[in-house]
Amino acid sequence: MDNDIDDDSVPALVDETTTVSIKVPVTILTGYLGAGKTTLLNYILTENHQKRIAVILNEFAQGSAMEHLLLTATKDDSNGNGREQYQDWLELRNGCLCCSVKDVGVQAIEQLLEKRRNHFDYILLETTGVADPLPIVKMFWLDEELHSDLILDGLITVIDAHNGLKNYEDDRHQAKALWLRQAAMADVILVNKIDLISEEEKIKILSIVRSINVTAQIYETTRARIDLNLILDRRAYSNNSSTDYLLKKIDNQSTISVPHGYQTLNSITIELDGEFDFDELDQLIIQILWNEQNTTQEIVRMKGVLCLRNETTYRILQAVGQMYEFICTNENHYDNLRNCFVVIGSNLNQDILIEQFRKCIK
Ligand SMILES: Nc1nc2c(ncn2[C@@H]2O[C@H](COP(=O)(O)OP(=O)(O)OP(=O)(O)O)[C@@H](O)[C@H]2O)c(=O)[nH]1
Ligand SMILES: [Zn+2]
Repeated sequence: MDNDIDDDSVPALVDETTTVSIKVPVTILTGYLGAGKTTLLNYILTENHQKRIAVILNEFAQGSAMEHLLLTATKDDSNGNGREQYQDWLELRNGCLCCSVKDVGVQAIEQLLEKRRNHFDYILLETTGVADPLPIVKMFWLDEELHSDLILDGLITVIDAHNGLKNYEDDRHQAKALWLRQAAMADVILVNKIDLISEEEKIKILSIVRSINVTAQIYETTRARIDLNLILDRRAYSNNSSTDYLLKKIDNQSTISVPHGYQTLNSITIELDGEFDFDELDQLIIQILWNEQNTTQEIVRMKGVLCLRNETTYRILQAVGQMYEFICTNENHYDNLRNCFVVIGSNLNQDILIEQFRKCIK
């Protein structure tokens, strides 16, 4: 449904001058109970797509308090035909991935990478249906300095169009708040099970999803069948995400009116001309992400393309929860000093945010 983003070729992660440190992109897969995550994973593990993908399931082992990360990866056997699956258990101390000790999931996967070096090119990590994606995204959105072999590539959310619409009307339902949050954080959204809904319901669920997340790519699916090139290699959190992709996405999304009856979680777009003073903007970002003024506003995701005083190239702002970074790009703005931000969260006050950003423009 959504216009494909003609991603210009994203620069290779490693060019010939740097030492070999090919990072393995990690794609996090989330979605409420029954949305179709496992269906997608089975499709990935059976479809002959020539990609070597390690699928990691956040499964509770039978009966034991321990939660394991089950690695099921497909690899071609020695003579390259057929597909053999192997499973590898990763011991995780008790507690589920999103609630466990900070970044133990990352270390566990890095150890696995060591053992299984060069067996796969992608890692797909499925979260449980009741996981809040925020802590997991933060865990994998590692600072470059950590020299991790992993790089967070994107968050894919599967939505059950049939049940999602049903529980959307039911404010008491815990599912609603969760699937909306999982949608708000997503870089790609699969609106799945469209075979179970009418044309009218499809239009409704798509507008709800678009109102919550103005930049995600949205695809309608049945049985979660999707061209894997649309969910892998998103580079949604790195400085390779091209600014014009963000500008284009932000540009063609007027500020979406929040659907009636759901006044909290939504996304707004802020466009301002001028150049920011870096220190003042940095202070403001901390202030609003950490909610230092104790408003009811909660920001879960922010992306931006901005111009800084004394710089000729765009900066990208990426924020997830309270973590953020300003990423340099090599894209010259040629004095077209247009800044665009997309802010996703609950109880957002667009006028106040615009005012606060405007004060940092010099
Ligand atoms: N009609 C229809 N059924 C679907 C579709 N996608 C998945 N299902 C069914 O929905 C049920 C749940 O799908 P799963 O893939 O197990 O969902 P899940 O997100 O992994 O669920 P949890 O493991 O509980 O989080 C299964 O019976 C699937 O066969 C679809 O597009 N259309
Ligand atoms: Zn958890």
